[in-house]
Amino acid sequence: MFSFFKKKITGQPATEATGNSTATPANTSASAAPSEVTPQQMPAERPRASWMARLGQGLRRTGQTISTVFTGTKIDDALYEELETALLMADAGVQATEYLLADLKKRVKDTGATEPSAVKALLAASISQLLKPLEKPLTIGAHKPTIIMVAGVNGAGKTTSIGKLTRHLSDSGASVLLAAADTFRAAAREQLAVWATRNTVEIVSQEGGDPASVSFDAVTAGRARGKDVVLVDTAGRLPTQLHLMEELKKIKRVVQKAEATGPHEVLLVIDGNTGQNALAQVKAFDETLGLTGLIVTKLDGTAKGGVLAAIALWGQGRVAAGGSAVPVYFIGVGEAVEDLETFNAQEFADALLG
Ligand SMILES: Nc1nc2c(ncn2[C@@H]2O[C@H](COP(=O)(O)OP(=O)(O)OP(=O)(O)O)[C@@H](O)[C@H]2O)c(=O)[nH]1
Repeated sequence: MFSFFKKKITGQPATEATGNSTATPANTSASAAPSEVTPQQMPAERPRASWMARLGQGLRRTGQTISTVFTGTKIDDALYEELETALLMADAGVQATEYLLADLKKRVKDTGATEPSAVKALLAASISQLLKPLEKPLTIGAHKPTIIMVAGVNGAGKTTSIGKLTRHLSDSGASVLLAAADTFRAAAREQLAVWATRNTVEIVSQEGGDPASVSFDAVTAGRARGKDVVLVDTAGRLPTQLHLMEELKKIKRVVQKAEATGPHEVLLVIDGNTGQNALAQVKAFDETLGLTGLIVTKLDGTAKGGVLAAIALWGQGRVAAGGSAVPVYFIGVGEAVEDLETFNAQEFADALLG
């Protein structure tokens, strides 16, 4: 069993191969990839500092308004009011904003801080602690294949994230099979096929068929071919499109028919730019599918990074109700294949506050 935490994508181009339709092997080297990963097999890591810079740059728009709150000389009501406004503007939402303010005031009292700059550091600690439960590695290997179903609204970055994740997994020595369960949009299938070609992995794809049956075929093929991971890309949909949400449930049910223990991960891809709307998506998709993890994309250049605080607080409620936390397995910080990073609460909090 191995997990994908603090392991990077190299961004090196893979050998070109053809992404075929209907489960034709695109490349045998992918099938021959080892199922266990040793440290020696890990790709050379891009320095984490460069990721941090990227994330910091991206979140600067969120952080600017928060950071200016601490440029004064006094810790007073005005400071807390400004901070409240800044957190709301960053789309932390009312509840998470209230939670953070109360926690911060307690920290200020406990530490006896007297300088606004010290309050900023305490806020970073508070945000980091709130976000900590979102930090968890994506682990594969307990099941072969590990079946990962990926959902989200249109344009959230599902296919791109699957492409990046495929590279991430392949570079770590795992063999991957892609399932193009968006059978309606030719462009979506083509886009996934391009990622399959780039990453030299096999793809199961079918024009105009039933998304659930494509998923079934992919899981069956993945097992027959001894793949480590089957990644199922589903079509984008809004939570209000109830028939399409039902279709997602059907895909999940049919995957379970093909493999009783699956899907092992149900991931939601959310666009970090959509702020509070992303939280609404998390709730709706969780209700429909039972999410096991999130990928938050487009954190390069968003003013709404605060939504992660809202998601973390929602997760606290889920745990309190007897469920498990829904971690952020990865964050997207750009369009390129290497722009996928594991989530780290402390780094995120630091980047957020600049
Ligand atoms: N800046 C930035 N762009 C991203 C990121 N992730 C995805 N994108 C871009 O977002 C756009 C939509 O990405 P897709 O992967 O096609 O989204 P999708 O969810 O598969 O879309 P549908 O198939 O329409 O549902 C593309 O232009 C991507 O390049 C990211 O982390 N940062």
